[in-house]
Amino acid sequence: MQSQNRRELIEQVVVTAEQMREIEGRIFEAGMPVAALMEKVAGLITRSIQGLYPCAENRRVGVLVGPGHNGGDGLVVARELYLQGYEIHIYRPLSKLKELTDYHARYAVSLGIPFYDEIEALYECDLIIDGLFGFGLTRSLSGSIAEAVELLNQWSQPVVSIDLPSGLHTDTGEVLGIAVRATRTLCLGLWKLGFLQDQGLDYIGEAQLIDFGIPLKDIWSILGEPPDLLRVTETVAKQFLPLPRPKVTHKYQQGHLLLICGSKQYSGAAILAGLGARASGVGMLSMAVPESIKLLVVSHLPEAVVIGCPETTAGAIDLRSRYANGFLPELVLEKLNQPSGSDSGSYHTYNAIACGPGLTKDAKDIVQGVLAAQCPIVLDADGLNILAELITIPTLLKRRGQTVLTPHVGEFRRLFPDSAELLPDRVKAVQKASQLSRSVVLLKGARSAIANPRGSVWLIPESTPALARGGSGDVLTGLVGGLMAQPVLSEHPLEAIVATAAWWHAQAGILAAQERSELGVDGGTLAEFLMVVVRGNRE
Ligand SMILES: NC(=O)C1=CN([C@@H]2O[C@H](COP(=O)(O)OP(=O)(O)OC[C@H]3O[C@@H](n4cnc5c(N)ncnc54)[C@H](O)[C@@H]3O)[C@@H](O)[C@H]2O)[C@@H](O)CC1
Ligand SMILES: [K+]
Repeated sequence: MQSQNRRELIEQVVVTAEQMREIEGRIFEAGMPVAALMEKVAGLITRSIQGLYPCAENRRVGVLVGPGHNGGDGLVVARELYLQGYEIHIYRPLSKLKELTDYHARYAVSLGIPFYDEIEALYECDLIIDGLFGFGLTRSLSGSIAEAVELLNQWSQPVVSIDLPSGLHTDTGEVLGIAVRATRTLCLGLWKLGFLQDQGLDYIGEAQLIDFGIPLKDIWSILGEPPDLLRVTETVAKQFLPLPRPKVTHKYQQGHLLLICGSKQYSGAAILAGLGARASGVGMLSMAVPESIKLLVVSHLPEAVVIGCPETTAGAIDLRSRYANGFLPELVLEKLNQPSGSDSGSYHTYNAIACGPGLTKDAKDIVQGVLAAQCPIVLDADGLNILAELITIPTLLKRRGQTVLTPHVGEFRRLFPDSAELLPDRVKAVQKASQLSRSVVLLKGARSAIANPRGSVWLIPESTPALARGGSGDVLTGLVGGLMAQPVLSEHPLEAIVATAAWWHAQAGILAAQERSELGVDGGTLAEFLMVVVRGNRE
């Protein structure tokens, strides 16, 4: 961690409101005057706003001022913009202000800046700055303030929120009654957890961190080192990409993944999972699919060893048939029960198994076989649905190998009905599920969260709605499995590998959407863009 520069480190930190208050408390206790810090922070906000919204095109600016220090920030920004030539109008719904905020209000009045009790007075403004509430919001917006925010949300000018959109819960991103729908939010000092929760995203708009120089020692003393929450930036993810390869190596040293997937009904899922695994660079890919789709899969993935399995009449992998007894266990399951790495570098063992995409719920026996394996496994899609039927937690507690689950929220509810009660706080929910099941759980969403059983959560800060599409998850399963199988990564914690796959997948989606629009990111395209991300990241 120490070798990284400050900006990189700061971008990885995530805090709750309580932690932010404690960090702030240390700074003030050490002697930093509150007013000086507010002046410094608001100066940075002002500069950022001037760059984004120059006076020539945005002369008239409305500032919403609340009673606390978020309002104080708003007033300092208002004063500075006024002195730079902007025309300022202030909406101040509450007259009782914190002391420092009150000083700034009085000075603004003395400059001749107009104050209003009604937000309608700001209707003609070219830009609105929201300094109503920050991380001090403790209860829902109500009464005339809620009405004002409702009106504001119908207007069309850009809105910049200071620290958080007013009305959003700092930790969960929940809308407390109503919240300002910001075009852009300037998050102050450290990323608040609410920025990494799905439910607040529509209100945050474009998010930017304003680093105002919180000393690292104050951060680590409150959060611990390493902290429980980690924002997965490019710098973090790049540490775990299996690049560069050693000059002398052979395919089994680059890992052997067994991917169990597909059915006659969902043959495409098998292909997409295979393409995700291919992109991971795994040395050997074996795929177990129903016999009837074997040739189709081979035609898309000629490098894979494709094992055609006996199947039900509906075309799901079936280990109960007479044909299966001699054939499949020998080819597939026998290898599963050897400890991973027991015969390192040989073709006898799989380093990891990925299981689930397109299986249908009929493929119960093979999922049970996978659960009995000793090597690390990742379960997705029907693998998860079958696991839920087997009763998730007791089933997983019996496992000897490491387990990764990659549910979306619907699958999560089926797998972990108790933890799901914590939703929509996705971070708390995934933390609990991981601890109870002693598995790494990747809860997919607009901001995917990856938890390990010790309580750490890795958060993917950027993604794209282009990935909300059938097939993206299959690509991710293959990618996760392909990375897990690579021995070079085995010294890293499993959650780091899973988070790297999730980051890589999201970045590929972002790049693909930039090039092809949000409508153009089908699973095959996504798999191709995985390579573009890595190519871009090579030194
Ligand atoms: N943490 C830091 O280091 C810094 C924080 N600063 C600013 O300070 C803010 C936090 O300031 P505060 O702790 O004063 O909190 P806020 O300004 O977020 O608001 C708290 C005030 O609002 C009232 N309040 C809470 N919920 C309400 C509701 N629903 N309806 C009406 N009133 C309500 C509270 O009674 C309190 O007076 C940050 O968001 C940031 O903008 C910056 O000034 C400087 C640096
Ligand atoms: K705000």
